[in-house]
Amino acid sequence: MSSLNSIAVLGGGAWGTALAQTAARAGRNVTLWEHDPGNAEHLAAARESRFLPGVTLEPSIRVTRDLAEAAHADALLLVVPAQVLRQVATSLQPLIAPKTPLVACAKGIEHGTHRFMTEIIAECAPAAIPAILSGPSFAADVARGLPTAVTIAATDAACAQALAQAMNCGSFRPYHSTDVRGVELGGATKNVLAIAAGIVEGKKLGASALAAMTTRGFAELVRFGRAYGARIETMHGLSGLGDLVLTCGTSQSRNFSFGAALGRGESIDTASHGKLAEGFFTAPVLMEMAQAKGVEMPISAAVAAILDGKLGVEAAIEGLLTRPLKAEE
Ligand SMILES: NC(=O)C1=CN([C@@H]2O[C@H](COP(=O)(O)OP(=O)(O)OC[C@H]3O[C@@H](n4cnc5c(N)ncnc54)[C@H](OP(=O)(O)O)[C@@H]3O)[C@@H](O)[C@H]2O)C=CC1
Ligand SMILES: O=C(CO)COP(=O)(O)O
Repeated sequence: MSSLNSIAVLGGGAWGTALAQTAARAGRNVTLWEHDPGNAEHLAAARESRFLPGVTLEPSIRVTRDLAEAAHADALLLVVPAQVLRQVATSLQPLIAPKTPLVACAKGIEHGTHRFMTEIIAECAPAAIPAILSGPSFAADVARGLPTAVTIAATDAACAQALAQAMNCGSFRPYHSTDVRGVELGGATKNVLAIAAGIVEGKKLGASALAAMTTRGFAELVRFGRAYGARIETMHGLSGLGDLVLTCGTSQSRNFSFGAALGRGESIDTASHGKLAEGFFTAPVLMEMAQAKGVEMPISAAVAAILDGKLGVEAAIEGLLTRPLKAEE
């Protein structure tokens, strides 16, 4: 694949803004598309996203509300919440040139359809090349140019390499992969486990409990990944273990802080504090998919049951601790 000189980022939220900064620093010609008129105006005038206060947009980034303008780029990053990715991919379909890489940057699985992010792209924009970018990367860190490594996967190895090259700036190091399923599945699953880790923190269960939860959570991620075709090395990599360790260890993660608020006794309705916690949306669909293939995921199941209002936090903890003893695997 020839070099990708221009990049369009669709979504002016925290992650979209950080990735636009990265692409601009990598020397790409960057367009940042934001759908909301007020937010787009603010981005263009103040050169700052309301989702990432204090970060000034690189001067070369062009802000637009015109999807057709953004669609001319050599590659497009879709940086909107997982449950609206279909809507954006569908709108793009008539506007892009054939074989344009469309890179999903959301971490989730679609409700109702059980579709992973690149499956949605393949369905809505069949002429595009679907790809996924995921890994341990807080938008605030990336936007400030702190060192970060992620994985970019596409079935076409040359495309994954070209995307990694295009997004590589001094501080942002993308690895490339052809294990699309492994990369997208790791990012989606770890958000549910980060909520569990947050609950452990909020309930003040201690550092030992947090380590046990993270490790047994990883065992669930691997079991789920095996059932859905992920490669083991991918699950041990940045988008699996790497992102799990990051988001299970700090309240900088919105999923973790959502869980911590639940652990402190806040209600499900207020615990996110208005921020996007993708694990909330992924938990029920993850459980449906685990059940469909007979995958045992007790921690994820407990999170899903808490979020569904079927189980209290104390009862969930009690349930996990009193499960029959078993061999470690
Ligand atoms: N923040 C982070 O550190 C990271 C986030 N991610 C993932 O990136 C994805 C986006 O997260 P993030 O940017 O943080 O979320 P934010 O809440 O910061 O931003 C979401 C963006 O999507 C826009 N949006 C919402 N609905 C639509 C729609 N229907 N059409 C078009 N745009 C829409 C929002 O606009 P508006 O509010 O105006 O509607 C906003 O610009 C998530 O899946 C997340 O898991 C991945 C890695 C790191
Ligand atoms: O995915 C992320 C970092 O890799 C961001 O995590 P949160 O969405 O939990 O903030």
